[in-house]
Amino acid sequence: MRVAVIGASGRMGKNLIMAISDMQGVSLGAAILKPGSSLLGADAGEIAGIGKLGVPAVASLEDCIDDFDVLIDFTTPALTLQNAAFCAQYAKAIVVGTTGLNDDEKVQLEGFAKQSPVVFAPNMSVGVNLTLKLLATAAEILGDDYDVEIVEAHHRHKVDSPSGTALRMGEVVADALGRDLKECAVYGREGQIGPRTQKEIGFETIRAGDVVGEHSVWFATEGERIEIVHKASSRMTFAKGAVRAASWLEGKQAGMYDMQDVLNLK
Ligand SMILES: NC(=O)C1=CN([C@@H]2O[C@H](COP(=O)(O)OP(=O)(O)OC[C@H]3O[C@@H](n4cnc5c(N)ncnc54)[C@H](OP(=O)(O)O)[C@@H]3O)[C@@H](O)[C@H]2O)C=CC1
Ligand SMILES: O=C(O)C1=N[C@H](C(=O)O)C[C@H](O)C1
Repeated sequence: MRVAVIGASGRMGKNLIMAISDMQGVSLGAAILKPGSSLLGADAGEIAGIGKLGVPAVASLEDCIDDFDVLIDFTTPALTLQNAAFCAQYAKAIVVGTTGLNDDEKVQLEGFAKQSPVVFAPNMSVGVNLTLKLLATAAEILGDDYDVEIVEAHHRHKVDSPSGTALRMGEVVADALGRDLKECAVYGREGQIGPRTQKEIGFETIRAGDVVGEHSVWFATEGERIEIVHKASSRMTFAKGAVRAASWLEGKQAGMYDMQDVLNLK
């Protein structure tokens, strides 16, 4: 399976190149950078700091259309949609890790998935996808007597909030409790807010330093609190999951998939 990485010089892009070079059954077919990047033409392996791989970085998907079977995209919502459109048009699979897509952008992505296979997940780590299962079970057992709060922390460079992982965690808990997250979510609190309502799900965001990605879900009631916590210590955990998803897509029919499909957790 030949894999292309777009945003190849990014925090995730470099880890993806490393993960591809470490994994059996996949090879780096192409590395794509922003047009005008000073790194255009540089060897992708050297961009990632792992030595030459013989894959020069190019400025567009068109420049490498015959060099890959699946694209891995950890970039921005607008670019991701352009890339998904390209993959739909040219029968390429795509793994989307990008977060911060709004509802309309997610609908557009689902439209492209009608033409080519897409894995879309806000967190590609095995640990978070296991945590999602734990959260559903905890919510089903604990029910409405436990107040739910979700705290997430990331590095100072992250541009979207709350994290896609936190939102997914909120969706899983809300679904398990028979709630609509759009109705019960509370994003940040300040001023004379009054007592919390029983069914609200609160989100708190921390942006500081070099935190890779930490999520804590509180289930709190009179007398006790259960916290389910996931802490990532390296972006390699996300990269390995993404490359596993890329390999999993080989031979798949068009459609929208997530990491629960890739990890057989459904
Ligand atoms: N699903 C998951 O498991 C994870 C998801 N993410 C998500 O992935 C996304 C990226 O995160 P991160 O890697 O930290 O961000 P970075 O900003 O480090 O990487 C994004 C990359 O995209 C590049 N880029 C932007 N525009 C273009 C373009 N037009 N053509 C080619 N490349 C372009 C940027 O280039 P330049 O630097 O030149 O601007 C940059 O290298 C975020 O949405 C984040 O939330 C992150 C980790 C895990
Ligand atoms: O931006 C990041 O770094 C991360 N973003 C993802 C998210 O928004 O959930 C996944 C991970 O937590 C790292």
